[in-house]
Amino acid sequence: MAVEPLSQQDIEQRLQELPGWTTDGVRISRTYRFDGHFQAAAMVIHIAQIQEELDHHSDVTLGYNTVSVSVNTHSVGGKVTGLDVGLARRIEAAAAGHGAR
Ligand SMILES: C[C@H](O)[C@H](O)[C@H]1CNC2=NC(N)=NC(=O)C2=N1
Repeated sequence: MAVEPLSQQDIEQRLQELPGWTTDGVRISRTYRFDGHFQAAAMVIHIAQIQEELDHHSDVTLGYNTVSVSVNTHSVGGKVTGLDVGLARRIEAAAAGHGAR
């Protein structure tokens, strides 16, 4: 089935189940905070592993004790699709195990 952009209403509805994730209408984003730099870096590696598995890739920024994730779907011209929400769900599930807050 073709990947279709989600409406703003659809995005907001799906983000209700992803606390901390926000949208500007063309991407979904979240910043996680960790106990230190190494914990944050380990999370980046875990995100990379998930992204390769899903073949869907976010922009990830590593700070001192933060990891910021932002994603949309390039193949539909940079809009939010179910692929982005699916990736966010997987990242959320992984983040808990890294002590993210
Ligand atoms: C060929 C490969 O499947 C595509 O380039 C994938 C890779 N990762 C991707 N990631 C994102 N965010 N959007 C895409 O459209 C996309 N396409």
